[in-house]
Amino acid sequence: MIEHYLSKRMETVKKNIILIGFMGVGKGTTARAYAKKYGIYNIDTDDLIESKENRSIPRIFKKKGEAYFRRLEQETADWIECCVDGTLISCGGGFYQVDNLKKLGTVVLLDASYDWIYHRLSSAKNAKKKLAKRPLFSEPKKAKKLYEKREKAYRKVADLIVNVEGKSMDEILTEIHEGVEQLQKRKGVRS
Ligand SMILES: Nc1ncnc2c1ncn2[C@@H]1O[C@H](COP(=O)(O)OP(=O)(O)O)[C@@H](O)[C@H]1O
Ligand SMILES: O=C(O)C1=C[C@@H](OP(=O)(O)O)[C@@H](O)[C@H](O)C1
Repeated sequence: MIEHYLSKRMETVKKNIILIGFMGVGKGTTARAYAKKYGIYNIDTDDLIESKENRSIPRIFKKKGEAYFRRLEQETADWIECCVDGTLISCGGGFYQVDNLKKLGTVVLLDASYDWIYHRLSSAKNAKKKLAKRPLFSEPKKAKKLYEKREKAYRKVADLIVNVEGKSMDEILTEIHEGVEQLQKRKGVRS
């Protein structure tokens, strides 16, 4: 009986890595580098939503509103829960609010201060474009408020927290890889 329960439980633990964190902290960039280095597939929840809707994120916000976008995030989470495993998934900054996040895989928070994120984004060569594709970053003061509102919630849902400030991409990737491996062993995820 116990054995049966355990084996059922092990089957439902997913091998996905779910990268969460504030807008611009580097989730997409890190996911692509991780996938290349460790030879796995990666997908991005914003990309999935954009292709399903055949519209960019700013257009979705403008035409349909934020609440509609959040429903699309939940639909995406439901699809991941049903049908995706063994994948690195980078998420939009608000995706952590879906109601089944913890069922999707090991949740890794990329962490950095608001000022550091804002400074990197706004001093990039194509800063205007980078900020324009994030509707909730259009007003830095509001974005900072949003960061402060979410800061604790991100930490609460994370299985692993990786601070990215001042670290090389290689250091970040190693921290994620080693941390996730340890957690997955503990959770009984089969490799
Ligand atoms: N490790 C890194 N080193 C240098 N620049 C980075 C790194 N991670 C992200 N960036 C830069 O920061 C910007 C935002 O990163 P991105 O991956 O799009 O963030 P997110 O997916 O979290 O919104 C990118 O345009 C990229 O140029
Ligand atoms: O934080 C948020 O609520 C959002 C973050 C964005 O993704 P990135 O974190 O990739 O910028 C995107 O999903 C949308 O603009 C909303």
